[in-house]
Order: sequence, then C-alpha cells, then structure tokens
Amino acid sequence: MKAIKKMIRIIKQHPILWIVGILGYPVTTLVARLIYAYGFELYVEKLEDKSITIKHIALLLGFVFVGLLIANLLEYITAFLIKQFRLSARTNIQQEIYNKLQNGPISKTSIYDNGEALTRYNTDSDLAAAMVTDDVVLSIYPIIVGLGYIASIILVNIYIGIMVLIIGILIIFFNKYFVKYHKKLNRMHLDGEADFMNLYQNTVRGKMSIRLINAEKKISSKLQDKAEHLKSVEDKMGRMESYKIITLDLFSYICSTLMIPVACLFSAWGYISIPEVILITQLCKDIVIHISGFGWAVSNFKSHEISLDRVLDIMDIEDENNGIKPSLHNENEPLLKYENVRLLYGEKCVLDNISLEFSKGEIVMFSGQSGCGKSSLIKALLGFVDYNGRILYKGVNIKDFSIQELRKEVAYVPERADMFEGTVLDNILYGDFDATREQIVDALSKAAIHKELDIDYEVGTEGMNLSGGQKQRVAIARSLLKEASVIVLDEPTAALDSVSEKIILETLKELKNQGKCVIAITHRESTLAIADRIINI
Ligand SMILES: Nc1ncnc2c1ncn2[C@@H]1O[C@H](COP(=O)(O)OP(=O)(O)OP(=O)(O)O)[C@@H](O)[C@H]1O
Repeated sequence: MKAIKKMIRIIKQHPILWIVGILGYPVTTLVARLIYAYGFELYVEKLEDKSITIKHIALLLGFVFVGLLIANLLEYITAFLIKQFRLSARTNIQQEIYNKLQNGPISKTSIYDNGEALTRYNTDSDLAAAMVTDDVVLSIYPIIVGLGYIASIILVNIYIGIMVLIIGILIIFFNKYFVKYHKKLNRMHLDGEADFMNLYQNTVRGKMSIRLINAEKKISSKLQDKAEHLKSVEDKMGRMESYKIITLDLFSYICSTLMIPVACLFSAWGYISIPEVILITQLCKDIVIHISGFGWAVSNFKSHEISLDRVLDIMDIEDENNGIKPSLHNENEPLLKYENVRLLYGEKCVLDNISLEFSKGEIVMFSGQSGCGKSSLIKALLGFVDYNGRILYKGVNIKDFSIQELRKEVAYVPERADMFEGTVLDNILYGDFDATREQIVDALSKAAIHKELDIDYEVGTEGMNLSGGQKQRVAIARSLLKEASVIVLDEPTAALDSVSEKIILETLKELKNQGKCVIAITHRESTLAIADRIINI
C-alpha cells in the first residue's frame, strides 16, 4: 500500500498513458487465450458428437488466427505506450531532481552533491521509472492471466483448479525469501555505487594534489577496493539469480509437469475427456510459469522500490521560501539585526546566542579563529545554513519574505567563488544581465581587474584559466553590478597583492559612502584597518 502511494507521485504525470499501458498487455493476452480456449472448446464439442468437418477445422483456425492477430496488435500498442510512459517518467524524475538540487535549501541539498547526486540522477531515476512501469506490468500480467486461467480450469475441473491454486500459493510463499535478499543486495549496490562515484569524482578533481603528495597508488587502491566491493555485490546478485532459477523455477517446472499425470488420472476415472486433459495440462504449464514470473516481478518491484525512495528523498524537499517581498526600511530599525541566533548543521551547533546589528553606511569586519563560524554566520543570512533565533532585515524576519528577494538585496562574494563556462564578461553579467558597457567597465576597474583581463577572455571550466585572486576579483565585479544594499565578502583580499588590495579597499569605502552596508571576513591587518567596527568571534 505504501509503495502504491509513493508510485502515485510518478504516475500522476500521465495517468491515462500509464493505465492503458499497464492493463492493456495482460488483458489482451488473456482475451487472446480465452478466444483460443473457446475455439478449442467448440472443436472438442464437434469431435465428441463426431460431426467434425474440414470446414469446422478451417473455421477454428481462422477464428484463432484473427483473435491472436488482434490481440498481438493491441499488445504491441500497449507495450509501446508503457515504454513511452517509462521514458517520460524517467525524464520527469531527472528534471525534478535537478530542479530540487537547484531550488531546495542548500542545507538540505548539499548532502546529495557529487557521486550521490549522479547515482540518484542516473541509476535511481531509471530503476524508479522501471518499477512503476515494467515491474508493475510484469506483476499484474501473471495475476490477471493466471487468475483467468485458474477460473477456466476450475470451471472444467474444480479439483485440478484448487491444486493449481495451492501450488501457486506455495511458489509465492517460497519467493518471499528471495524478495528480502534481493532488496538488501540492491540497497548495498546503490550505496556502493554512490560511494564509488564520490571518491572517483573527488580524485579526478584533485588529481594535482594527489600527484603532489605522491598518493596515486594509495588513492587508486582505495578506488579499487570500492570497485571490488561493488563487484562482489553484483556477484552476489548474480548468484542469487542462479539459486532462484534452480530452486524456484525448477520447483515451478516440476509442479507443472506433475499436472500431466494428475489430469490423465482424472481422465482415467472418467471425470474429464482426453481433449480436456490436453487443454488443462497446457494451461497448467502456463499458469505455473506465470506464477513463477510473478515471483521474479515482485522481487524486482521490491528492490527497485529502494530507488523510488531515494529519488523521493530529493523530490520531497520543499523549495526555498517564496514569501513576501521586503517592506520599506523603517529608519529607526537597523538595516540588519541578528537576535539570539544559534547556527546549526543538523544536530551540530556551531555558534550560539549571537546578537548583532548592522547599519547603512558602515563597514563591519569579522575576525576570529579558523573554524569558529564566521562564514556560517553570514551564510545563515543567505539561507545556506539553518539557524534558530531571528535575523531581521529592515525590521522584518527574513524567514517571512522571499529568499530570492532577499538575495537581490544582499551581494555575497564567497571565499572560493564559482566561475561558469564562458568569458569574463559572461561571468560578470550574472550580477545584472541589463548592465551597460560603462557599468561593466566601472565594475571591472573597481574590482582591480580591468588592466589584467580582457572582458572576452575565456575563463574555462570552473574558471581553470584564472588565478585564485583573479577569480575572486571577477566575483567582486559581479557583485558590484548587483546594486545590493548589503555587500558581504568572505576573505576578499586574502589572495591579492598590495596594489590590488588597495583598489578593493577604496571600492569598499566608496560603497560605504553610497550608504551601503559592507560586511567582510578577514584576518589581514591592512584590510581590518578600514573597518568602522571589528567583531571578534
Ligand atoms: N556543511 C557543514 N556541515 C557540518 N559542519 C560544517 C559544515 N560547514 C562548516 N561546518 C563546521 O562549522 C564550523 C564553522 O565553519 P565556518 O566555515 O563557518 O568557519 P570559519 O570561521 O569561517 O572558518 P575559516 O576562517 O577557516 O574559513 C566548523 O567547525 C566546520 O567544521
């Protein structure tokens, strides 16, 4: 029941396509088989009253042929529909995962960075889509077709019908053990894959550091260990499938074969005719194969459910708050106020009982021991770290208005700024796509970058063609275009020479004179010198 509730999230995307695709295949197969059984029954009647003619045989063949042709055509169409649904479900899941990772709160989404995000995006979304489509079709198919057959056999001979039912229940019971084991293995496999991808990506990015510390062999053996762990889980999965074939399938075949002598016995006792023996044994074989197929489908269904859970973990994250727009500044209120703020990473408290005020037209700098929580304190303002207590902007609790609107008011230059594929100009324009050429040139010169870099210079993937200090200054130029009221800079001068630092400090003073509130984190004495207030954390 729980699984169905979870599946509905995905099915809701195209319910009609799903229903027709899921039901079409087993229903058309059943109809085709029933047409065949009906034709066979008519044939037996004619045989029994010895009135069979070539015309009857031709009619039977024609009847069966047309029936099967129509059924196959419908089967083909429904199989096509379910395939379409599966592909669109996978794409929709992937899009939702991507959007959630972009729009969900950073404090909740960052645990899915790297390999974990990739595994959930690729493997889990595919298996989750397979669960709501192929696994459901393969589970429903034997139920509908098997029950239809059992009903027909019960109609022909109630004792044989009940025997088949008992065998079916035994097979399903037997399969329970495999379901549990399959599920456990699948979880191990997905965790192992994410773990492997995490290390793999991490080492590809960090290849320079790895060479510098001569750790190639160590890292490569670590990666090898993880790959071997994955392989051993895959081996176990393969072995489980083999055990299943030699136990469950063998059991099913023995049962279906045993039905032939049983039906003959019933015939010898005069309960059923010879043609009925043929019909029953043929149907019994079919039923037992279907029931065993049901066992396989349930195993897959249950183990793929883990993937559905893993994609729902991400899909259920709520977007960042989209509350009201900020109200006008009440001149009596400080521009920004922290009230008894307690910063949290999950259960871990980083800073407690922080109360601070910031006004327009001032430069406030934070300094303090590494790891004491300076960056986290300003990240809370931007919604990147969870906290208790209140942060007020223009007198309004920031949790009450849209985080996107708030971010328009606050420009943030992190310690390690992200660069995106494209030119210096492309990267700066993220601050304001409508900026004029004069504004861009002005921002570049205030960020002390205009003499060094041409605006059409390609920054490369993740800014690999720029130095650390250049990246920082491009990020400062980007933030200057934003025209924000609060400018927050994390170690803005740490990677700069004294000439560039001087230009940046002049820019900060200019921002202050324009009535902006400048907040910076720094350890550098020369930078601290221009602060109106220094707060030691
Ligand atoms: N995503 C995270 N999850 C859990 N703990 C974190 C996370 N990010 C930071 N921390 C912890 O929070 C504490 C404060 O980190 P923060 O980066 O705010 O310190 P900082 O004062 O800015 O340090 P530095 O001067 O070295 O940059 C540290 O103990 C760090 O281990």
